[in-house]
Amino acid sequence: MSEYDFVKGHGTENDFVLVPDANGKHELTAAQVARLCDRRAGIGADGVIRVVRTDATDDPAAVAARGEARWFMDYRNSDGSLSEMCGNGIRVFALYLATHSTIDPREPLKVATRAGIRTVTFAVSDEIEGGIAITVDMGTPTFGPESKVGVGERTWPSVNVGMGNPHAVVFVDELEQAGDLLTAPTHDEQVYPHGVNVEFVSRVGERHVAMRVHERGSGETRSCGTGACAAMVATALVDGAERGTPYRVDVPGGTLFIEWTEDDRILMTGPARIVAEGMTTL
Ligand SMILES: N[C@@H](CCC[C@H](N)C(=O)O)C(=O)O
Repeated sequence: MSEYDFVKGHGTENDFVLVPDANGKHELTAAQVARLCDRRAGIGADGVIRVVRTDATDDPAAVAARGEARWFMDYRNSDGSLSEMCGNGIRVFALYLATHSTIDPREPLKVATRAGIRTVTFAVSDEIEGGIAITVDMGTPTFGPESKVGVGERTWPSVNVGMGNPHAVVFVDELEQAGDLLTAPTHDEQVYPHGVNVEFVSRVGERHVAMRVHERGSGETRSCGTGACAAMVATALVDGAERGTPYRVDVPGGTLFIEWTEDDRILMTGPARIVAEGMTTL
């Protein structure tokens, strides 16, 4: 296999291998993604993101976005499966472009994803680890039927929130109640025919929750951006919060700040870091 470049980064410790592929020369197989994500035999990551121009790939989401978005986030979970969207990954993707391409970080960046186009903005901030606040317009949440998820003998009712990808949000008194999350929580296949990301959410204070997540295709991770947005939406509904009320979501890998706007959009703000760059033949 020939050598190609990679970049390693994370957003609140949800970590990714980025494969820069502006010209669409590196279509990745599921097996190759799994090798890259392997934490012992590979580079190690929760997912792989191919950074490709929308006019250099025939993925239907990229094709549909041509003319509006120059770049496509081709996201794969660590088991090689595709996902529509990745909230932490898109911040790392945007940081990579801001530091390695000619995009102007003073301008909003439109990124094509399988969930549609998402807009990313950058700001200097003391409140965000690393000093750069990256805000993503995550679009409008969608809702589905409530159902149960289970871990071992326990089951809980869950709130069904779509953030471009599927989420089941469970409220618990203590995050430990979710157990070791070594295997995927059970879910209703009728409600989530393509699998689901499961968030366990507990209250920390007013407009402040903590969350653990089991990600579809990746297992328990230290953060999930779309999951934090789903958790915020479910909590804001329970609270009867007014639109525009800012929430803080703590995850094992850091903190995300999330707001549900008057015009029904979710804005997520958090950090991104690039930690390594190199070549691989994996
Ligand atoms: N970690 C991501 C979500 C990645 C995709 C997810 N596992 C799925 O299959 O939908 C995030 O930060 O949103």
